[in-house]
Amino acid sequence: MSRGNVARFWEWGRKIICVGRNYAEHARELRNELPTEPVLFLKPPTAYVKEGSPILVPHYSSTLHHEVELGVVVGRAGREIPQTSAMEHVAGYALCLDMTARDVQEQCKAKGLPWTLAKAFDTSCPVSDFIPKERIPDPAGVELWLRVNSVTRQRGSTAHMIFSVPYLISYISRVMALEEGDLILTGTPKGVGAVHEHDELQAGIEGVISMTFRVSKQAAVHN
Ligand SMILES: O=C(O)/C=C/C(=O)CC(=O)C(=O)O
Ligand SMILES: [Mg+2]
Repeated sequence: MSRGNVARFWEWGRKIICVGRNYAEHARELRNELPTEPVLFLKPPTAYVKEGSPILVPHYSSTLHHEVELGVVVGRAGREIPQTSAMEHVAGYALCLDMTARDVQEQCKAKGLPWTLAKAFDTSCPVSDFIPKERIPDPAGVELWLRVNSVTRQRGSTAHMIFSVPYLISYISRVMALEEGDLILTGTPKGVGAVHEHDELQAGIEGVISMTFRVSKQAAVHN
């Protein structure tokens, strides 16, 4: 069966590969050391949510944080991709949120456990429409912003990424094969913080795209 156009990448069921601690000021605000190589984790495709549907606070978390990020949509599969040809594998971009159950993440970190519960729950990856590659000539020259209830919380330039988009594509493709329709979240600038039920989140890439989401609570889960 044809998967259709990669511009609807969120319908493809492909990997969401996330990079953490890729901005020095964000690493510092969470009292983390600067990474010497990219910190990677995954979200499942069930994490996707589009405008018009709510972001859900997981029933097991009381501190859901926003993280605005530039997403890179993979347009050509590859393994062991050199940095010099990495951009040939990019179809385009998306504005993304890496919603994070921060309280659960802190517990996982304290116990030395993976971050799956904190990062991979349903609706943990709100995404914008696809942004064709030509609309962002330089992924290191993008201004990201996020407002909660009209108050600016995050504003930062991708110029401050520790590891560039070509470096990340090359690095990730030496760990796992990249496939058409995969999405790479490139990390968040400083200013992450909590959101609550009924809050309105607006996020944007300056001059390119913006999106709006509401926050709801996940229904209680009974055994
Ligand atoms: O190590 C921590 O305390 C938190 C790390 C993150 O949540 C990493 C990211 O997702 C990010 O920097 O964007
Ligand atoms: Mg993140």
